[in-house]
Amino acid sequence: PRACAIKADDGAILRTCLEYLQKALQSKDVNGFFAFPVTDSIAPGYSNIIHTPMDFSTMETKIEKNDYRSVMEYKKDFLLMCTNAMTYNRPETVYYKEAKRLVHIGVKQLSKEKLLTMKKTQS
Ligand SMILES: COc1ccc(Br)cc1-c1nc(N)nc2[nH]cnc12
Repeated sequence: PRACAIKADDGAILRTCLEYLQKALQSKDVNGFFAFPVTDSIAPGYSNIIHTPMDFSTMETKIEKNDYRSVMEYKKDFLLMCTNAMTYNRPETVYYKEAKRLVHIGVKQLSKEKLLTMKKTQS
């Protein structure tokens, strides 16, 4: 029988959305503090305090490997990355402040209505 005519979505639509979001959010990390994993040499004792590290490069790999099943899953990793920085670092540090700023940008960018528009334009 003819191949079914329903829209085959091999995850390409979600991946396109996530790549767009990642670019938009990572461009705000001007110092690159969140571009790669925090090491114990950069931040002494980090791995004793932060048990679930996250950074943009790890998220990028997960996007390319189709590890994310939804935008909400991606948003969870993004917020984890920011809250890790706000857990390990004191409020007066640049890392804490940058993380806090990213949270506000991310929450706006990943808001329900924004995602709805993206969903409409993508499908
Ligand atoms: C990859 O991390 C860094 C890279 C370069 C430099 Br300078 C600092 C960090 C960094 N340092 C600390 N204390 N907390 C963080 N949270 C996210 N980034 C960091």
